[in-house]
Amino acid sequence: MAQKSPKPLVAGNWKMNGTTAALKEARLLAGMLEDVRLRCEVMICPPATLITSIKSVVKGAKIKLGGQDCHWYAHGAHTGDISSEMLKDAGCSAVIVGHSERRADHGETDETVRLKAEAAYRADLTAIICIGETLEERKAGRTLEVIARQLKGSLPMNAVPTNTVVAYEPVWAIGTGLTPTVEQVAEVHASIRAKTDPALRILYGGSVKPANAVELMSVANVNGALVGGASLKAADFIGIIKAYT
Ligand SMILES: O=C(CO)COP(=O)(O)O
Repeated sequence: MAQKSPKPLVAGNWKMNGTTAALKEARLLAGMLEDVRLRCEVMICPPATLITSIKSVVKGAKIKLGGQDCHWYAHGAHTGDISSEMLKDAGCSAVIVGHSERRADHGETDETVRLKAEAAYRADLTAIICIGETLEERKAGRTLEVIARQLKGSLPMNAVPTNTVVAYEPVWAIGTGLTPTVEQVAEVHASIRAKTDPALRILYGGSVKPANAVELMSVANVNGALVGGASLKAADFIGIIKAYT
């Protein structure tokens, strides 16, 4: 029997953007979602300072909340860090781990990303695990090798829990307006699918916009999007979500 494909997820990663003024975008999005028949889950991953206020603003709307990072310990002397338990307590159902910006700026390795994913499961959160090659790696023809190495190192060593999402984000496509061709996306997603459970969602991220969402989301084994810049304005984000209506 053919395997049913997992329900898509469109998640907005606000990164380090948004003060209380941005609550109006969450409110607007909640209103817009009332008028669409959704075939995907919708999530906002705001800065931690906004999680609880967005939670109350979108009350009743089908918008999930996610964190952008977590520590692997539950609590302790780790100034500036947030644990998965704290994100859960604030109302999150997921957390992004291993985003390339954190791998580059905070020295995260596959090993620390895996520890963070395990911390997410410990708190009953979905772990959205990011992987992706740099431009140099793509140009050197090493994309699939890099993806395989990151997958092996960043996902849990034994059984991978079903509340795992893999996000393929080519580093060179993030915030640049550049996207891989549909053939390139298909090739990488097929390689990830071959190494993961068919029930796991594999998101594409990197310069997803309303104008390219339908094309990218139609690629085989693409089960949603992780959206940066275009998730900040409800009018843009809904244009991407509507790829699934
Ligand atoms: O990094 C991303 C999402 O995590 C993608 O960012 P952009 O959509 O701004 O390219």
